[in-house]
Amino acid sequence: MNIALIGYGRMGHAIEKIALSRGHKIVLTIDKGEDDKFKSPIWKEVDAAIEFTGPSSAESNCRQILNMGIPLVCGSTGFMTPELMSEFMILCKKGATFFYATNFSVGVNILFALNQRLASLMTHQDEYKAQVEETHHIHKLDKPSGTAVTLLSDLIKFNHRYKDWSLVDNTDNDFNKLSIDTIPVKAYREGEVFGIHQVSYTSSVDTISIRHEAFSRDGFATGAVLAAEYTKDNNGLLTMADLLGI
Ligand SMILES: NC(=O)C1=CN([C@@H]2O[C@H](COP(=O)(O)OP(=O)(O)OC[C@H]3O[C@@H](n4cnc5c(N)ncnc54)[C@H](OP(=O)(O)O)[C@@H]3O)[C@@H](O)[C@H]2O)C=CC1
Ligand SMILES: O=C(O)C1=N[C@H](C(=O)O)C[C@H](O)C1
Repeated sequence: MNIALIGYGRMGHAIEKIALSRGHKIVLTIDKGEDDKFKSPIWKEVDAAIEFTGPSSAESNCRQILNMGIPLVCGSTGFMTPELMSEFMILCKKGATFFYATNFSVGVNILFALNQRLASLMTHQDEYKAQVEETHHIHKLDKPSGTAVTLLSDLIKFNHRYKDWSLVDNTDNDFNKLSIDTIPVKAYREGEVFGIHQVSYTSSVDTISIRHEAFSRDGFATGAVLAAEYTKDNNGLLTMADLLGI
């Protein structure tokens, strides 16, 4: 496939490495300040665009690419809202292809499935209090991570005791000031950590946790390239659950 990379930072470079190793061509890269490249004639040859820029640039990049009719894989976090997703869904109903995931790694998508099941099992176990924690590198702009937001949203969807979440101080362990229906979430920023996510339920007698730790960016990058390949035969609004069949 001929792939355009929007955002040529840590993830852009990791995706380039995996895409080349799978026989694809990177025919265009657009980084900050290179908006003129959106007018390049090379777009006629692009099979899919992969967008990993960040919270302040993703919305306009996505809108621009979707309106160009190019299948789009987007992994940027910290910008998606229900209203924007509805807008992109309408574009998809008119023929656009938008593959979005807050985390493209297979492991985290298995964690998402486990989180949904655990949340549902915990609905009637009032003695267990939920907590979400994530750790990332110090360069990360959004807090909590997109993956943590997905874990929290799913937890609220599948566990009827919770209605909201709140970012708390990392040193704070007294959650009594939070409303009983609010999940505390802690976001740690340390060194060059690729990404650790944990959901825990704690009672006075024990703790149950599910946890994922990325050892590199290769898992995210491989998932993004698999997603681009998936857009060859699949259209509309797509997710990793579609690709993995889970
Ligand atoms: N869904 C997933 O699986 C994953 C998602 N992510 C998300 O991907 C995003 C990028 O992460 P990461 O690669 O680490 O970040 P980086 O900062 O390393 O890379 C982002 C790149 O995009 C560039 N950029 C900024 N604004 C624009 C713009 N308007 N148009 C084009 N390029 C632009 C940046 O340039 P400059 O540096 O000059 O600002 C930088 O080169 C984040 O939102 C992150 O949370 C990350 C990993 C996995
Ligand atoms: O910024 C990152 O690095 C990551 N961002 C994503 C997120 O916000 O969840 C995915 C992964 O954890 C790495």
